Amino acid sequence: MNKVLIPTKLSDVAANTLKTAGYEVIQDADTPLDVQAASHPDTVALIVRSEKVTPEIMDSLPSLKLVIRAGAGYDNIDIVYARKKNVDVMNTPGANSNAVAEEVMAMILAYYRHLVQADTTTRAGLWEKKKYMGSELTKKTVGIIGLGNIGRNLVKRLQGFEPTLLGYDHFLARQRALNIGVTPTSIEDIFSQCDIITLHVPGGPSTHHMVNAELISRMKDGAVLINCSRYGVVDEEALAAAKAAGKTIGYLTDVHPKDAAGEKPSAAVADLLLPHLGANTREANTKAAKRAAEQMVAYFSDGDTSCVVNGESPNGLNPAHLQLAFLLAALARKAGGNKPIRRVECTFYGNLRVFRKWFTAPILEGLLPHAEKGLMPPAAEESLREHGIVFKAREPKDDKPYEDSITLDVVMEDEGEYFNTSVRGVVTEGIPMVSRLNNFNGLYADLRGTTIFLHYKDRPGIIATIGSALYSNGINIDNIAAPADHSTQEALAVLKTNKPVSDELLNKIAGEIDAITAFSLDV
Ligand SMILES: NC(=O)c1ccc[n+]([C@@H]2O[C@H](COP(=O)([O-])OP(=O)(O)OC[C@H]3O[C@@H](n4cnc5c(N)ncnc54)[C@H](O)[C@@H]3O)[C@@H](O)[C@H]2O)c1
Ligand SMILES: O=C(O)[C@H](O)COP(=O)(O)O
Repeated sequence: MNKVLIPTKLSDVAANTLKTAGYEVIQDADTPLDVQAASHPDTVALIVRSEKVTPEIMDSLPSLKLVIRAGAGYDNIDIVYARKKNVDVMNTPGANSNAVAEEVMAMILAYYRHLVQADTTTRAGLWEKKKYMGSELTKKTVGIIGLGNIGRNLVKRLQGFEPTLLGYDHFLARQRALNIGVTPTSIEDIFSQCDIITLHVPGGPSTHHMVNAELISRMKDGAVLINCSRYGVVDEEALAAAKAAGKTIGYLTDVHPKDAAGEKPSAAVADLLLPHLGANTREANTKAAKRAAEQMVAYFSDGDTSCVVNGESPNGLNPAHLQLAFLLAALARKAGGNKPIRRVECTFYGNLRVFRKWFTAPILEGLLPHAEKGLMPPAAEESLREHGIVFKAREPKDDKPYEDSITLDVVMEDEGEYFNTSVRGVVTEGIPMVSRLNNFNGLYADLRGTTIFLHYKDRPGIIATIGSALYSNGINIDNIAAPADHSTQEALAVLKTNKPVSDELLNKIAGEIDAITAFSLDV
């Protein structure tokens, strides 16, 4: 029988669901996880909240297959080590987003109306009505950093207060943000313009001190910063220095280096300090518990890995094909002129067909260089959707018996007009090769490194002109292909160079040969 440890305070619904499904469950929120792990080395799965799941814990559980974080942020789990040990890690996306959104509302209103202090002084017999003159949330400008499950939930909760909503999220398409009533804005402008700024990004190295001295210096006097994301996202020393220098800004925080009793580093700088209460509602706890148990059953009974956050590609899929998908997408983006992408259709031929969902992440990364890296297939699909891109994997046609290869058609929009860029590629001798760009067949170009593309009216002497311009600038040509399209009398020169070619030089060459288009790709 599969043994599951739940070393945390979590609704009974998780244990009950799992027991009904035939699992042995040990739930103990009082004994430290390492002690429980030592007593139950045959554990196959863990459900945790903020408890740290370290390499040592994983090493002490040789049968461990799955760790589920009943919640959103999984920075308490060493996901890289878990992958090395072949342990899958999941979270329960969105299960506690309403709880956190409501907590933010409570924090804003409590701070604006001095509720915490007023309760204390009124109980003490004081009457400090004049002192507790408040502010109204209605019609304020609110900036939301991170428009994921919590950020978007918060948008809905705030809307009754008729706010101006500004948002910043690396991975959310402009139109999607506008559709939910948020104006996409740079993080700098959010800090300069907002009355309230609230953080809803994950913790970890990519967001460490994301709110730094420069951003803090932009805040208006009287503005308030809310941190319900993770300790470390705000440079609290910089915040303390700004406050000490006379800046009147509020700081409300729910997050700490450790979820434990004791002194809190934020105490001196925070105007409201909570003990990580964001997800602490009965409703969120029940929802996260139920999701965790259901995800676990689906994982062990049906192999459902859709919520895995540390996955890697399956056996039998050559990583060079993943790299090919990335390169084709990057090429299509550059060849199409970097315009807003509306639709992507791909065909995966030969044996690649069965692995088609694994290509979504490298295609996303090639199309959108700022997109989150290494996403699992469902998250990559969601990210494409969020960027307003329709993504479709077509069935290969029987009359095209290609070997393992990929075709990508990317539709971009420019001032209401739509343009298609079509690319195809294969892996030859382990190297990803682009075989076609639009009508130009037979390229077989290795695009790793720097490659320049010049499309021109075909006539003698062009390659010599390009070669001589590169030579004059000390650039060597490592490889060259120049297929012609006889139907249009046009040709495409594709030159791999030993170093990057500046835009200035490329434009000069394009001018000399009267090119139709010219671009470079550095990957
Ligand atoms: N205080 C609490 O009790 C509590 C509860 C739940 C979650 N959290 C924290 O909140 C975080 C967000 O939760 P969620 O459910 O909304 O997660 P989510 O994954 O749905 O959303 C996170 C969003 O942040 C964006 N993002 C990531 N890095 C970014 C960056 N560098 N710049 C701009 N945007 C970036 C992502 O694109 C995504 O839209 C969690 O990771 C967790 O750390 C805290
Ligand atoms: O990331 C999360 O889900 C929150 O930080 C909640 O943490 P908790 O489950 O320990 O309350």
